[in-house]
Amino acid sequence: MDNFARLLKESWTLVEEDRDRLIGHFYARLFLLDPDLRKLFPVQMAAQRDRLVEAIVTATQVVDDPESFDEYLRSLGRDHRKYHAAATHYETMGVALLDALRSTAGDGWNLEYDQAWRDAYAAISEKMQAGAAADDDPPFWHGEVLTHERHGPDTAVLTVRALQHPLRWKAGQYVSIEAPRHLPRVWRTYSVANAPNDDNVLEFHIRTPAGAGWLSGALVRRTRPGELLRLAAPMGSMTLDRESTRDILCVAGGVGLAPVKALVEELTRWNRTRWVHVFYGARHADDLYGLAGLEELVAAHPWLSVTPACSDDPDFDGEHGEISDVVTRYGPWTTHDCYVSGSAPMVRATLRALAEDEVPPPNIRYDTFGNL
Ligand SMILES: NC(=O)C1=CN([C@@H]2O[C@H](COP(=O)(O)OP(=O)(O)OC[C@H]3O[C@@H](n4cnc5c(N)ncnc54)[C@H](O)[C@@H]3O)[C@@H](O)[C@H]2O)C=CC1
Repeated sequence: MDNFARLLKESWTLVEEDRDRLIGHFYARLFLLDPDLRKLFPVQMAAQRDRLVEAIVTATQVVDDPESFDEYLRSLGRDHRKYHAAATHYETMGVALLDALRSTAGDGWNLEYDQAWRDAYAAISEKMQAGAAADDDPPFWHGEVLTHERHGPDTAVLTVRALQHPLRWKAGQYVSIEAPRHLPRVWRTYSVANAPNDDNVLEFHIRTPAGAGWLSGALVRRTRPGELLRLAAPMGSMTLDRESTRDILCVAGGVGLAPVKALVEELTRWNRTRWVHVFYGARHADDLYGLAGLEELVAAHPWLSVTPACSDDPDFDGEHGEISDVVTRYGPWTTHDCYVSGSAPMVRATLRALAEDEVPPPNIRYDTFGNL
């Protein structure tokens, strides 16, 4: 690790345990420096607070990897056009961030750390602004909900038509969504569950246990066909490598099926030679809402196979156990391109299993929206 990355990671440990104070200080300073910025954030700041910390943790994690850092930040800049973020906003945020870091870290902070964060922030905001400036798309799309299907109390599958302008995404990517009618200015990321198409129609799989996830709750329980949502620029690197000739392993936990379904749909358009195996895990058989759709694809494509598994359902007629353990039982996966999608603990466990199989890291793709 070079010195710059070391300084960022080392200094982050001084504030990591004190995130609430860091975030509180950041927003207090930000709105004092520019009271107009308050209008860009949701009325209920509780829904917003940890977004900043997630973004910072992600940026410090990828700083060692210039290529993904670059693309991640450019797409984040495109995505931030939905907030109408201007150059002066980036500057003000930088001042507030440095101030919050200094005061939260206290005596452990030093000039070297200060300079490393200034440089990192300058690089981050320059790349984000370059990404935004190079984007010809609208800052966000209005999208009309076409269909809304409930699967049990906590899960919904929605289709949304992006209006006014083509929305180009790659299979495996995600977009952020706002439901202005229910929660203005609260945006959350969701993977697109279908392959790109000329109809501008995007499918989303959303799950929220009762009481959790404000926007997901509104999208599952209150959204109806005909309602207007907003969608922002596609992001994410969990996309297919068309040059590769390796067979493909996909591991999906719960609604983590969404990007995997998009990847498989995309493969149906051109794949003839690569074997594709999907492991699809849920807690109970009733939660396997996407299994029937996958089985239809299996029937039509000889290169595709699917193994469903349940972790908490002794009566399930199939594989039992955490999906990462099931994947291990069928391995090794050393020569495959691997795609992993699900909750952060599920992704972590699956990455460990693949590391034990000595799958080369460049052959593994996953997006956890900064939550690993
Ligand atoms: N691109 C992505 O990575 C996407 C991720 N997601 C995330 O996927 C998650 C899905 O949640 P739910 O539908 O509630 O599914 P869930 O959390 O009920 O997942 C059940 C499946 O995950 C596995 N799992 C859970 N914890 C595990 C652990 N510690 N180790 C190994 N396996 C584990 C179980 O074995 C089971 O197969 C959400 O957190 C959502 O944010 C959703 C869409 C896309």
